[in-house]
Amino acid sequence: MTSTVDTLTITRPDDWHVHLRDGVQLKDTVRDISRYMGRAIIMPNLVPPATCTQTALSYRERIMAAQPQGDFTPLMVLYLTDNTTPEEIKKAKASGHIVAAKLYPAGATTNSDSGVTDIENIYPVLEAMQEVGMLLLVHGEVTDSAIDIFDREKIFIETKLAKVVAAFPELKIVLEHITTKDAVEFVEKASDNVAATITAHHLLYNRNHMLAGGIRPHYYCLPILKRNIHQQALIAAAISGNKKFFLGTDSAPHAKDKKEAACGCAGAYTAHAALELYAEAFEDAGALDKLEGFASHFGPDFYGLPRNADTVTLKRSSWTVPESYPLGDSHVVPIKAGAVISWEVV
Ligand SMILES: NC(=O)N[C@@H](CC(=O)O)C(=O)O
Ligand SMILES: [Zn+2]
Ligand SMILES: [Zn+2]
Repeated sequence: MTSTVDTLTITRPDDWHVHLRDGVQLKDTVRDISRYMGRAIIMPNLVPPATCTQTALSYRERIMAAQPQGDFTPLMVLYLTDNTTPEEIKKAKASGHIVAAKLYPAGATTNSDSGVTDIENIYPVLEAMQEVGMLLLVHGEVTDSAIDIFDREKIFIETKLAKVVAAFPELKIVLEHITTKDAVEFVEKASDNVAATITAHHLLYNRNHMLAGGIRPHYYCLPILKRNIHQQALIAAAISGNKKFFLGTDSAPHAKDKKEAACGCAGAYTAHAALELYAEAFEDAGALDKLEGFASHFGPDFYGLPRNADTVTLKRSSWTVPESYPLGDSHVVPIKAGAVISWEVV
């Protein structure tokens, strides 16, 4: 007989990678993320992107105004371009609300057209970040159209990231939403200044879920779901208790018609049930006891922030995920739409 746990109380979690979008969508995304997450790292890939201190701070004000309760803390991120200056980094850091800057290789993902064309262009900026203690967050994929989409993360690590890590040993770097065994191994071997976030959907799914028996656009995100051996490596990393791996949902809503299209957008929505989805993944791996470190301790520890002081409780309880949720003037189809989830945050 195996004993099953029916309630689990953990330190309040944070989400170290989320997309809240802007405008009419903000009330919906902020309501979902602030239900039980204490803080979240807010991705800056808006249209136009949040490339300077002023735009990041006014975005923060809109998020603060959109939250129903007022106890959620958005941690802001500057979007790096070829034109970002070291002065802007210092200004952002001094604002007290911007904790990191995000490297999107130009063209790698949703709204990354203004991203960095060659990382060496921004070495003076990385130098300034290392100096003032601002974290570098990385979308780790090469953009060369000749490189197979399933290899883009691995090749980015080998040809780009390894050089940055070597050139800036004191810079804290988070390789975001990792999807491969190669990324897990790179992060494990790197210094303590290198960490990674892992999404719930990359723990729960592999490319068969997206492509076998019909193409399912709501599983399409970047970096793309990989084969099963990579999913297994991500699960092993997440439940290992290694403090370099922590929670980042990469919840990234797109309206239903933008996903169910001839050329559908990349991004999966998980903020409706973020912790519940991770709980399912950890339970499937027989490691519910490892959820708290991953969801609530290792992220703030890496960012040099205090852990949340209060707790949340997950209860075993089956509920059916709605087919869609409102998203501004449209709708988003969430992960597990119409399916049953067996945990609920009370
Ligand atoms: N993950 C995604 O597939 N999409 C994200 C961008 C990103 O995080 O790469 C989005 O903003 O939609
Ligand atoms: Zn990304
Ligand atoms: Zn993202």
